[in-house]
Amino acid sequence: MLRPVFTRCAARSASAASLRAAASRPLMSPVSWQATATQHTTRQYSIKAKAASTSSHKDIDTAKLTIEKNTSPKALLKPEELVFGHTFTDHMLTIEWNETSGWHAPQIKPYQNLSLDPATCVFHYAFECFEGMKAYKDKAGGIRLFRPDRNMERFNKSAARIALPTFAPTALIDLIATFAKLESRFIPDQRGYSLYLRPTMIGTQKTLGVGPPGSALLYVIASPVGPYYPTGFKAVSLEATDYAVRAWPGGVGDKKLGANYAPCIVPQREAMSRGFQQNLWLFGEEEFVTEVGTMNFFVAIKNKETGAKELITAPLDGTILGGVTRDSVLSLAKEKLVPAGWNIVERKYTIKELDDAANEGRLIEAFGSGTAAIVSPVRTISWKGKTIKCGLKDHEESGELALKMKDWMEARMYGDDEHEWSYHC
Ligand SMILES: Cc1ncc(COP(=O)(O)O)c(C=O)c1O
Repeated sequence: MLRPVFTRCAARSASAASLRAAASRPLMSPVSWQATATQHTTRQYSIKAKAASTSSHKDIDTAKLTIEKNTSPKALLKPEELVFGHTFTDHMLTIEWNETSGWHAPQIKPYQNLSLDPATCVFHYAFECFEGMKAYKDKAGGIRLFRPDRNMERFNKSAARIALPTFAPTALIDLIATFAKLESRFIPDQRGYSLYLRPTMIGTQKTLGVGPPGSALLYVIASPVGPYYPTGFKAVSLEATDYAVRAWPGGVGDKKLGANYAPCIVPQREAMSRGFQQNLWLFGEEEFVTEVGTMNFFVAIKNKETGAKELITAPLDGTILGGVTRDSVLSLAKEKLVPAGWNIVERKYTIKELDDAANEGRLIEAFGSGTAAIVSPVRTISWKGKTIKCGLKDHEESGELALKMKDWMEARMYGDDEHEWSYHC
């Protein structure tokens, strides 16, 4: 019993030591980011590899799950009263971890407050990462998760990057499936409704020294949600943000860390104050298009030289979050659009290219992709005082592609199109 624990601790402290060494290196100069980007990418990979090599010794043991039922179940809201992330189910899943004994027995217990010492490291140094995923009810009343393996993979990468423990993905998927099934009464039967699941991990060490947390808490809460667009798509207008960046090469923009989100609120609020629903993040002097608010971004254009239709999205170069929906859009596009003559392209592209395409009548449509909305059609992008029209006629709320993507995706989420992406709970 003890041996794996010692092995794990040794490997963990190696990883912690390399993080401490990295932290004491001088900051790179702002003008040299291109030259140093590769080094940073390499360093991220080595952090990942070390974290993964420790995970087999501290797996979560699903057989040790205990369930304490809530004796005061909540009254259900009417489906139309559900507001994203405002109400929660009866229970939560929690799993504690510490560096001497690894992952403790998982517990499902009544939804409740956490009690944490004010010195707890999550409050001071942002040791927090999370996931966003959904459980769907199929026609037979069965509960399904959508591509949970992808969320677990991303969760582990986020955790490893901030020196939090990793875990066996299949174990957490099993536990989340049990939890989602227990809460199934909260999911209305109608299409468009689902249970939003929020796996979260925080460092819980109660000391102010900056270092790898010796203890952590993984918990999962759930919020029933309705369709993002209850009365059908509503195309959004974006403002391109050119005075702030969300992420940079060698940074952590590709990890789902809470610390990535708070700094995005002011530019988001600025865009809203000028009448735009979301902001579009640009990067660098070239003004590469990266992502939208909390969604990845796709554009469909006609190639200037060949006239071929292309669905384009920014590549996973470390500066954007690798969305599960983004990956699903790309897979579906390869499966269903390539045979119809489309090219599917992951490449860097600039906002100027979009402006040119719009001016030349080549911009077909644009949409964001993410777990909350699945796809979100875009009407216009405001950039340097210009308005880039994204292919919709005034009376249209969505392009053809966004509509098709939503249908294809939902068919797999709700199990009408039985597919390996759908995980039966
Ligand atoms: C910054 C950011 N980009 C993209 C996405 C879309 O990711 P996913 O499709 O996994 O929901 C999200 C949503 O979580 C996000 O927060």
